[in-house]
Amino acid sequence: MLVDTYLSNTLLKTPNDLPLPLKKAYIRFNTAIPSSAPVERMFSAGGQLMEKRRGKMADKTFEMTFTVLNFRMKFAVYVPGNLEGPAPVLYILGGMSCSEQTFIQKSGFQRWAAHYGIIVVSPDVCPRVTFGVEKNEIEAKCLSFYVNAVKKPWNRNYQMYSYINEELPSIIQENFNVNKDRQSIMGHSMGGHGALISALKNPGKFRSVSAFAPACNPSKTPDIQFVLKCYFGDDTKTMEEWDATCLVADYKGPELNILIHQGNNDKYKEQLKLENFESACEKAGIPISINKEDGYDHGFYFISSFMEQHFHHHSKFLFDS
Ligand SMILES: N[C@@H](CCC(=O)N[C@@H](CS)C(=O)NCC(=O)O)C(=O)O
Repeated sequence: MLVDTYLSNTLLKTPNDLPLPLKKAYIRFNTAIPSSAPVERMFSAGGQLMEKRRGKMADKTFEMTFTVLNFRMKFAVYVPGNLEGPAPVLYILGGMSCSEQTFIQKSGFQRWAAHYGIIVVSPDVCPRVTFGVEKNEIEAKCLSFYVNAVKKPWNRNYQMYSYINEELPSIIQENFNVNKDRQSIMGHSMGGHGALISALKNPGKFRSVSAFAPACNPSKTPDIQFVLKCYFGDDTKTMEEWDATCLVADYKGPELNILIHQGNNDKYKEQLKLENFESACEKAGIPISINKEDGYDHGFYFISSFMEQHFHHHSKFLFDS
């Protein structure tokens, strides 16, 4: 199936340079996203100024109905200019109260994606369904946690795990010039959890995984348990099948190549439970690079400060032969 609606592009003035199926779906263009300005000079991972020019960049936003979600979803795709042949792809998953635009607008990843030649896909963080439950926190904060819900009413649309790992990649592979054997995943907070469970539940599917301040152990986090109870009922065993720290013990597969950064001033530190994930990995003999950074909080200044390291990490595995 081809993408059916093309929403916006930061640099295009007309839809004429779109492939035909996307041209038909063109709605409007948007020039208001400052982080997407063309970069003509950039710094290499080692800090050296590079003169190499990758051409113009563009973030494009699409919208279409996804079968597994029974819902119309937006997702943004960033394609660096001057790519030679099919490019590796990095999926980036946002946190609570975010959207497909948050990473695109706030993280500054474009510079590094252009530098390395990586296509980036930034999906929305949950289906924007309203069940009409007043003050429902899941809907209000988009608390999908990137799992597949089994309980009603959530199970009809909240199938984010299948969306991220199956249906969205197949749409990306059909519509963009990506190398499907070279994909990695990254996430922030709730999205960090999504990235970790996606890698842990799909051995070998992602060449590397990285996270900024990931939620690591939601089934043991009182503030998150209420969400999991909505999705899975009171069944602890099912909850644990969707919990990154619990999944570590049974992981069998190739190296996961995990990189994590967390700010020491993160106000959600207690809920993120990085230490539980760290000790589970140690117990299971899974190598992991964890970096706790003084003076950083949970926000996008923290993320943009370490984005270079994350792209450097992914590029090592995405371009490995
Ligand atoms: N007050 C908001 C804060 C949510 C929040 O901090 N979200 C993080 C992800 S967990 C984020 O990145 N928000 C977007 C931003 O900071 O620009 C809420 O509780 O919903």
